[in-house]
Amino acid sequence: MEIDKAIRESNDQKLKTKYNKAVNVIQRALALYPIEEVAFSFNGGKDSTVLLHLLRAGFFLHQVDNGHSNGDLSSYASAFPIRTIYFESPSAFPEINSFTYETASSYGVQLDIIRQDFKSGLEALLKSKPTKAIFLGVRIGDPTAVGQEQFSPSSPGWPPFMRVNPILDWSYRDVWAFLLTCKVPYCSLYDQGYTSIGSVNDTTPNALLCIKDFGKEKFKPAYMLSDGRLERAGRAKKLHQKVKDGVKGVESHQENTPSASIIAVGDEILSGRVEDELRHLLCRKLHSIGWNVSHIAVVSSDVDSVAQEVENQKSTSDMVFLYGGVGPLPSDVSIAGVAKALSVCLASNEEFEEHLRNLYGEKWTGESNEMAKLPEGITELLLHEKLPVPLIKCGNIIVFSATNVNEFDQQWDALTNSRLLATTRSFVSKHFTTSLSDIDVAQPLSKLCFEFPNVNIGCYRKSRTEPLTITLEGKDEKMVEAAMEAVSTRLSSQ
Ligand SMILES: Cc1cc2nc3c(=O)[nH]c(=O)nc-3n(C[C@H](O)[C@H](O)[C@H](O)COP(=O)(O)O)c2cc1C
Ligand SMILES: Nc1ncnc2c1ncn2[C@@H]1O[C@H](COP(=O)(O)OP(=O)(O)OP(=O)(O)O)[C@@H](O)[C@H]1O
Ligand SMILES: [Mg+2]
Repeated sequence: MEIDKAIRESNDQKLKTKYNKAVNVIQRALALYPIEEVAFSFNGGKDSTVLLHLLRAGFFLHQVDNGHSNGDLSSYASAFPIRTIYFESPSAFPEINSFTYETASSYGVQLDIIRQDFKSGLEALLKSKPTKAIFLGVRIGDPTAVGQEQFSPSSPGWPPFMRVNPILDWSYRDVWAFLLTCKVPYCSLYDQGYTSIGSVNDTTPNALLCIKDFGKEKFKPAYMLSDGRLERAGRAKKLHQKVKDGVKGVESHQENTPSASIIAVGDEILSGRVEDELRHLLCRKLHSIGWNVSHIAVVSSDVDSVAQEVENQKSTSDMVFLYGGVGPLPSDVSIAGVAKALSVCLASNEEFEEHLRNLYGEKWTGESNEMAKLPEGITELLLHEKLPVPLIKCGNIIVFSATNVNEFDQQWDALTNSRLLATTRSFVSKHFTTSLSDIDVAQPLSKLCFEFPNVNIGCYRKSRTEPLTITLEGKDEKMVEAAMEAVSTRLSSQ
């Protein structure tokens, strides 16, 4: 069997160990469940491609173990014996669809195409064909892997079946080592810089693989991504889609304007002992790249306060920026708060530990240090040559460790270089001063707000005796100019 042979002949001990363990899980599943009641969930992605070949090898070895001679298996070479389901969606990449179909035909895979969402599709499947166990290419680090083991019953509220995850403990490196060692075909998108593939609405090539070739942007193949923890960096939801889907309930006055929430953590800020300079700076920086800050909060240094605020904001903003409460002190609870909000454990992160060791030298107290613990399975480290310690990103939460303006500037530069923040059209701002009273301007301005919904019209004055400044801001320059013209005409007639 060519897969088994390729692995046995390879010198990659780590891969061999992972392979043996995965095949063992497959053999256990095949011993536990009748093969007619087992299914494989295949979607043309790299992880499920690995699993397809592991299942081929696992089935072969299972047959050999059960006393079938190699001769009996000749027909198996052209027919894959496990029922295979593919949830086809209109938003799948065409390359994924064609790879899935081509692979099915090359390896004799009987594809059951399901054109429903996962839950309803599985409900229908279980009704039509008894299915006790489903093989999935889920790996630790996938958001959906949290809390799963190699054999995990489906979640409460889902139809009942056993999820079998033979490659749960495989790293990104293991996946590529396997595909390249076995020389099996994989979807062409992975050679174009895609490192993890969702739908056309939420997946772009991974910016960390981008290279400039004579000024033109190109992407290296997925197997060249050195830090596997960043494999999902190309899977931010595309902003315009998010606004259309209404996935996030963000009331932004601009279309295509990403929204940000800022959370500062610190009892010193709440007591007024320390001035929060970073908030002002962060607002300015976000505004300068066309983002809308929709919420700012200061919370006290306790895990539950941080967790509650992060939980509230992570689903209402495109990105949550958090600072304060990061470090080794008892009051440094921000990372634990983020983990709690995301329902994951804190676990030692070797790479982060290495950076801390370099930073603290002899003062570093070793592996048990709580500071090296980060939210498990969902943390991405954003490295930058100017940063002694990488920035931490967990889902749509970015944690700054800066304690002053200079450190913050550096961390911001690293973040913008990482290209994780969408830069959209910048705001066009105009202002207008008037000595009219607030009562005079109130009604005309309210009307103008309705007439120009895409222009944010605001007012402020430095003191009650100084003129009123009216601000107009938007992304459509012509619209802002028209609003400005309308303001000046309406107010001059007052
Ligand atoms: C065969 C199959 C079984 C699944 N079972 C569960 C489940 O038991 N519980 C659950 O929350 N999600 C389940 N899901 C949904 C996945 O966890 C996840 O949402 C889906 O694979 C999309 O992942 P992505 O966002 O990384 O593309 C299942 C999906 C598939 C294809
Ligand atoms: N549309 C789908 N149809 C069938 N199975 C799916 C589908 N989407 C996800 N799965 C199952 O969930 C597993 C995990 O999905 P995930 O997107 O993390 O991995 P992948 O698609 O194999 O690779 P990649 O991480 O590169 O996208 C897949 O390996 C597959 O078993
Ligand atoms: Mg995928």
